[in-house]
This record gives sequence, structure tokens and C-alpha cells, in this order.
Amino acid sequence: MSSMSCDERFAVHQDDYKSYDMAKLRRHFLVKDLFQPDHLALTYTHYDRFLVGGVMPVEESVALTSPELLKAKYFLDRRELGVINVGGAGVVEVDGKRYPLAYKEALYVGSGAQSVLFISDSAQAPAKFYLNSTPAHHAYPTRKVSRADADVVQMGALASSNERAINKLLVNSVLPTCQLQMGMTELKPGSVWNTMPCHTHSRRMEVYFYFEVPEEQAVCHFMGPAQETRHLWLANEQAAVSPPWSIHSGAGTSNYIFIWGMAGENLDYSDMDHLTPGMLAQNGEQA
Ligand SMILES: O=C[C@H](O)[C@@H](O)CC(=O)C(=O)O
Ligand SMILES: [Zn+2]
Repeated sequence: MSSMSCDERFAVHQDDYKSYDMAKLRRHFLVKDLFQPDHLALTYTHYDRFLVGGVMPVEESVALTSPELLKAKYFLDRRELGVINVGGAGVVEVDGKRYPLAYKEALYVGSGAQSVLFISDSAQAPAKFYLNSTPAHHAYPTRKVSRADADVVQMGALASSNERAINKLLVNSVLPTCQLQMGMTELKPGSVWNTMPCHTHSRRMEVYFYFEVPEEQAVCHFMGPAQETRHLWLANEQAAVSPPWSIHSGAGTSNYIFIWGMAGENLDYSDMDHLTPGMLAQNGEQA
């Protein structure tokens, strides 16, 4: 039998966050155990009511059931959904229509869809569907976005250990969405820093999900206002919730890939307030 869980996370004020010890910081901002066999693992954050989830169908298909706290008959009654497959080949079936999703392919599912089923092609190499969902008040069409459809931007350089390709997948330059924006950033071998120089965007929150982190390697994710940063050490296939007051940037002990998902006030990807490494070096020195 497939199962589901939904963890509820309340929003945290930046004045309170800075007094958290590591265990408390992780309890509020780290999302783990996203891929358990035949299980829909959801985390509902009160930052823009953004839902983060993972589902790995193995023995059977797993349905996108509506968690009790949504108080909705169907999960997508008042929401939109983005799916990126980070595992073996699989299929997402939306109201009877099948969308095959290979590794790193994305699907946007518009509000109003009633039946969403996640299926793996093979139990030996199960699909791993990473999910982001946000409130939506308009039904935009469900559409698959493969890597060829992505809006790709090359950023950084090997000399500054941040050479990477930003693949904008579910963003408004590719397809219409209400507020969800998702993409995937791949670091080149030898590059370990993502989103450096870093930024904040108080009009949007963000969630970073790290994958392809090799065995026994880790990513150090940095969060917080520029004056009060903290870090979270993440293993493969774990995510960090980034509040609107927080930077989101990481350095790995190897290269890796991550999926970013955002929601909030606007759909303007480049609406960022940038911070230079020199500004970060002033951490804790201003009142
Ligand atoms: O607001 C945008 C997001 O933080 C990411 O798209 C940034 C990113 O992928 C990168 O610089 O590597
Ligand atoms: Zn950002």
C-alpha cells in the first residue's frame, strides 16, 4: 500500500532565527527523506504556502493525494504543481493523460487537475519525482518541459569555482505559471560554489534541493541575512527552505546539481538584490 506524510513548517522571523542552535535550525529549514519507496513525502511551509515533496514509486503507482491540512478534495483544487524527475524513467499520469518523464525532465501541472499518478518504468531503477507546489488562482495548461525547451544561462568561471549552467525549466520565459518558478543548476567539474555572488529577493521565497552529491560528499548551504549567516550541511537529495530574508548559496566538497523553486510576488527571475563576497566578509560587524 502506498502511504503519505505531510510535515507542517511555520514561518520563522529573522530576529529569532539567529538564536537557533544547529538541531533547531535543521528542524525548521532542512527537508530530508524525500524518496521513500511508494511514499508521498510532503512538507508544507508557511513561506508563501510552498509545498515541497518527493515520491519514489517502486512496487505500485502513487497518487498525489490531498493532505488533510489543505482541506481540499483534490490536491490541485487551488494549487499548481511542478515536477522534475531525478531518478529512473517514469510517467506522470494527469487525468488519464500520460506524460513520460526521463531523468531531469520537468512537468508543469495546472490547477484543477484531479487525478495525478506517479509511476516508475522499472522497480529496479525507480523514478524519483521531486515536487514543488504553490497556491494558484488560474488554470494554466499542463505541459512537459524537456531539457531542449529550457532557457539556459551559463554563469561563473572555473577560476572562481562557480562555473555552472542554469537551466530555467518552469519559468515564465518558457511557459505560463501563476507563481511557481523552477529550474536546475548544474555545476561543472571543479566548480563547487552555487549562487555566488549571492542574493536575496524579499518578494519571493525559495527552496534548494541538492542531488548528484557523490557518496561521502556534502554541500554546505548558507542562509540568513548578509549580516547573520548560518550554514546547513546537506547530504544528497536533501533540501533547504530559504525565507524571503535569506541568502541561498552553497559550496560542495565536489560538484553537484540542484533544483531551485520559488514563489511569491512576481515572476521576474532577475529581480535580485546582489551581495558581493566582500559584503559577506563584513558579517556580524555592523549593528
Ligand atoms: O533566484 C534565483 C535562484 O536563486 C537560482 O536560480 C540561482 C542559481 O541557480 C545559481 O546562481 O546557481
Ligand atoms: Zn534566489
